[in-house]
Amino acid sequence: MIHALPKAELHLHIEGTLEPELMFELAARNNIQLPYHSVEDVRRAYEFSDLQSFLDIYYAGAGVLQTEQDFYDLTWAYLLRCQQDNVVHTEIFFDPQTHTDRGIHFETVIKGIHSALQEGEKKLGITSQIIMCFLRHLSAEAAMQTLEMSRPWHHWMIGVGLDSSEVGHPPEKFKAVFARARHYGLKAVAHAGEEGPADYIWGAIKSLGAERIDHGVRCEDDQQLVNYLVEHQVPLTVCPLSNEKLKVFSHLEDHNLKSMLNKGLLVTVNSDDPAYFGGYVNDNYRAVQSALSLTDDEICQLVKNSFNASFISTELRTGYLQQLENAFKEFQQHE
Ligand code: HPA
Ligand SMILES: [Zn+2]
Repeated sequence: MIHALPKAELHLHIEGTLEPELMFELAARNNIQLPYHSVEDVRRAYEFSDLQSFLDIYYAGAGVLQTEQDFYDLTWAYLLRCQQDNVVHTEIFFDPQTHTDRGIHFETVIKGIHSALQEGEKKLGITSQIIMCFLRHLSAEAAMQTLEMSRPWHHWMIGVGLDSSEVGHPPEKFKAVFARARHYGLKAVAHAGEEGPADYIWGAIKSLGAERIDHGVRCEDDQQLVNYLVEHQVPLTVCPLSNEKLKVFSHLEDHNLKSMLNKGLLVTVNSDDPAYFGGYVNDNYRAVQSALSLTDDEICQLVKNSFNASFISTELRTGYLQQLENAFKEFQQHE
C-alpha cells in the first residue's frame, strides 16, 4: 500500500542523497582522493552516535561535488528514486555554504539542481520546490551574505531553512536573516527540536516566522507548545530512520510519531539524508508501520498530511489529494 499511494516529501537534503557509488564516480571524475577504499568501506563508516558525528562525514562527502553537472547528476538520481517510491512532489533543501566555502560558485550549485528538477517535472511529472538552508554553526553574518548572494535566483526558491548543529545555535541567532528573507518574499522553515529543546521550536516560530518545523519531535516536552502546534496546524517534517540512526530515539519502537499523529499534530514522514540513514521515503513509512503498528488509515493520514503541509498551489494540492483518495480506495477494494 505504501508504494501505491502518491506522496510528497518535504524534508530532504539533496547533499544527503549522495550514494557511495556516485561519490566514487564523482571523485574519479574530479580527481579527488577519498579517504575510503571501496563503497563497502564508505557504508561501514556510516555509524553515527549523534547529529554531529553524522554532519562531519556528510560535509566531507559533499567535497566531491564540484561542477554543475555533478549537482545535476546528484539531483537526477534522487528524482529517479522519487519515481520508484511514487513521490509526486518534493521540496528539497540545499546547503549553499557547504559549497561556496570551498570555492564552488553559488550559481554552479543552484543551476545544476534547478535544471534537474525542471527535467524531473518534464520527463517524470514530479513537481518540486527548492529551499535554501543556512548552516547554523556558522555566523549570522555569513548567512546574511549568503542570502544577499542568492538574490538573482530567488525566483527558483520557495523559501529558506536552517540546519546543521542544533544545540548551542538557537533560532534567535538568525532572526534578522529570516526577517530579510521573508521581506524578499521567501517562506521560512527551520530544523528545531531534533536534538535541541522544545524552546527552539518556539524560537523558530516566534523569531524566525517558520511556517513549518523540520523534525520537531521534542515538542511533546511542552504541552502548551503541542496545543499551539495542533491549533495552528503547524506541520512537522519527521524523519524516523534519521532519528534512529542519530540516536534521537534509541529504538524506532520508542519513536513518538504515532503519539504525535494521534494528538492531531500535522506530522509527515520524510527521509532527511537517505544515502546516509539507510532508506528513502517508502523505507521510512515501512519502518514506522512495522515498529509502531500503524494502521492503513494512519499511513493514509500521514500521506495526506504530506500534501497539506506542502507549499504547493491549492489547485495542485486538490489534484494530488484526489489521486491519493483514489489510490487508497483502490487498495482497500483489493484487500
Ligand atoms: O537532520 C539534520 N539536522 C541538522 N542538519 C542536517 N543537515 C542534514 N541533515 C540534517
Ligand atoms: Zn534535516
